[in-house]
Amino acid sequence: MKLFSSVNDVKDVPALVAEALQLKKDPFAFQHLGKNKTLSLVFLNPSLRTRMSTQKAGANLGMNVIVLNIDKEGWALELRDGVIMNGTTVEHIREAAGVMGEYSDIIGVRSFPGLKDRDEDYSETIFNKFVEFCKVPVVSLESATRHPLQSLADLVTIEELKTVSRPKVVLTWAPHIKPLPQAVPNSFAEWMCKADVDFTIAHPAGYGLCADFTNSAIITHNQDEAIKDADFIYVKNWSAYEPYGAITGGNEDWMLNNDKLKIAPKAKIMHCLPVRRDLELSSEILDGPQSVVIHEAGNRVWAAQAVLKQMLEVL
Ligand SMILES: NCCC[C@H](NC(=O)CCC(=O)O)C(=O)O
Ligand SMILES: NC(=O)OP(=O)(O)O
Repeated sequence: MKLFSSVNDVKDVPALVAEALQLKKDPFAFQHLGKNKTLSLVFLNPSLRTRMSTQKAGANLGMNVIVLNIDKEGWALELRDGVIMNGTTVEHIREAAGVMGEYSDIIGVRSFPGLKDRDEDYSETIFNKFVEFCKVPVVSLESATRHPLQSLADLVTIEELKTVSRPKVVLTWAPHIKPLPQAVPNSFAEWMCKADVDFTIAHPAGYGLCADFTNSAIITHNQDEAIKDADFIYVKNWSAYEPYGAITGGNEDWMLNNDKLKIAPKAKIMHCLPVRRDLELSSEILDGPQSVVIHEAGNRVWAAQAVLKQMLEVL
């Protein structure tokens, strides 16, 4: 694999999931692959899980890992072409990414959307510029429209914890106080549409995701109907796709609690984290027996390691 930006970059999804689960059993079996190879993780936005799990995945494969929080520690980056740089930006992405490529065998990039200009976000301008200018294999650490390492870890978690061969998986919108990206739900939907699951998305009116990511999903505005007898419930807030980045109040009753879960007694509750307690998801669920959010975050290591291994194999 030379690029990991979406599920479409994966030749064989079940094989990648199986590889992640195998690495979980034997984490250090491929240390020779990463010997004398450098992984650079570049963050334009905050991170806990992606940073630590991908760093650990690289180390498990014997790689040297460099982390650069470029938003805080780097020179202010210019992303636009054709501008005279007489303002606050100091270094153009063309030089910055090109230089990082000189120091790295694989680069990971995190770049959130601005949530102002939909065309710009959905054309993945920043992520694609890194890919173009660094000239080495690139892994998305969450871009404007997708979070594929998260979705792979989610699929690994479902595969590991399912008790029926084709589980019912529900993505449900949750309340929040500020506009959040669509990257996590887009990506989760895109991966679930390719998996052997029965997949439903529930959200209030006005929060429909871009249809490119949700093609075979059942979509409803009725949360109760959606979660009934679910095997997995994936909780996530996102802002509107149309009008882009908008949020509307009045949907606070979409937060799951134990009372709502009475109709889904077997459901395992997932969330990519970070989660705002008692705003997006109730503490009683997070602290209760149905939550698998910590286990899910643990699987981020094996997802990242499976992807890095496939990249190292073709370096
Ligand atoms: N990487 C996981 C999710 C990142 C981001 N969440 C956030 O920005 C949460 C911010 C807050 O709760 O203030 C998102 O939803 O895409
Ligand atoms: N889920 C996730 O990507 O977490 P971080 O933003 O902390 O990396």
